[in-house]
Amino acid sequence: MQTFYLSHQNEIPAGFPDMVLALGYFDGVHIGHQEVIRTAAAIAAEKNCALGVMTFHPHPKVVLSPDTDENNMRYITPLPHKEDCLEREGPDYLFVVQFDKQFASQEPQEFVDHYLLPLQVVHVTAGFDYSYGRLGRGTMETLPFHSRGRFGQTVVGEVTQNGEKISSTAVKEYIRTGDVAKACSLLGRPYSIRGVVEGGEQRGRTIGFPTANIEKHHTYAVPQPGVYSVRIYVGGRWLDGAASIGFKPTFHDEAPEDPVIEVYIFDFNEDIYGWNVEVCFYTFIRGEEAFNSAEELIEEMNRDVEKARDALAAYPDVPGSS
Ligand SMILES: Cc1cc2nc3c(=O)[nH]c(=O)nc-3n(C[C@H](O)[C@H](O)[C@H](O)COP(=O)(O)O)c2cc1C
Ligand SMILES: Nc1ncnc2c1ncn2[C@@H]1O[C@H](COP(=O)(O)OP(=O)(O)O)[C@@H](O)[C@H]1O
Repeated sequence: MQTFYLSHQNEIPAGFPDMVLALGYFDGVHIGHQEVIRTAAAIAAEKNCALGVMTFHPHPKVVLSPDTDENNMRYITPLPHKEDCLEREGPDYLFVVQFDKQFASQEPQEFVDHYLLPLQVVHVTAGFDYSYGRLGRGTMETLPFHSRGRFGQTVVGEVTQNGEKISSTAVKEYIRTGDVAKACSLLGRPYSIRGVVEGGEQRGRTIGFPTANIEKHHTYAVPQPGVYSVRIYVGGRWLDGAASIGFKPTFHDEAPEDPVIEVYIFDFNEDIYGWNVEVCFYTFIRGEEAFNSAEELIEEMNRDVEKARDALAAYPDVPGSS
């Protein structure tokens, strides 16, 4: 896959082969997004064309909503993670379009003329609710008008699971409420957070549960405080563990601004400070509690580990490599 970062300031590259293009924001690259890309892939194979995916960054909210900026925006897949998930769908080309004020204010016709036609697009696929151009005025209904017969289109209808619409909003809501198992079924893979292991309060080792703390500077949506069964990708392998997300009320009276994400890795004893890891969340085990003593916490942690081991046994497949 070749990736191109496009913006209004830069000339759109030329010289592409005929291309079928899947269009969308694709936060999470969930099952519905996968359907949009797979539909494009099938058409590309039929027409013997290249397969492209076009996505946008940052999220329009960052540009259009006064209360949101890139620091407090939360993604299911921040851009580098989204790029990797999209790559797994096997496109030849990925176009990441800079979503800024200028991009947001262009007329729908300009988007088609400036971003789609120069890329040799012969067909596009998008979800039924995809919109483009100023105030989202361009829709899949208006696209045939703006494309003026220069390319065809396939609209992918609502993808549902047990009657429920699969959407990035739904996935985010499941993450927010800690229902990571449900998020997993809509994503088609476990929800995961990547980051660097950083130092914590160095208490873990003293209570028999060292925990790898994931750096806090990220834009991932964080599951609600509690204990989760997880797999963590460390140094080329996936290892089972139990994660705690929260403020450690057993040891702190005041909650800091951001919760800590930490993972106790089973049957493991290595120094991994500074390592890049990915944590996949499988099931919610319990909410975070303030215990009366470290001993009570330790007893509960032992039960958590048993529960996490049992829960992970139901997921024998390790995730695709990080
Ligand atoms: C499986 C697990 C469950 C935990 N549950 C709680 C909890 O309910 N309440 C709490 O205050 N801390 C909880 N913690 C966090 C511990 O307090 C924390 O790991 C310990 O204080 C070590 O922190 P450190 O890594 O910063 O040294 C949990 C940690 C793990 C690994
Ligand atoms: N089983 C394990 N699970 C997680 N981290 C471990 C484990 N064994 C050793 N470590 C190492 O110990 C560190 C955590 O120890 P801990 O006492 O909790 O310190 P800190 O508070 O700095 O995280 C991890 O970052 C990792 O480098």
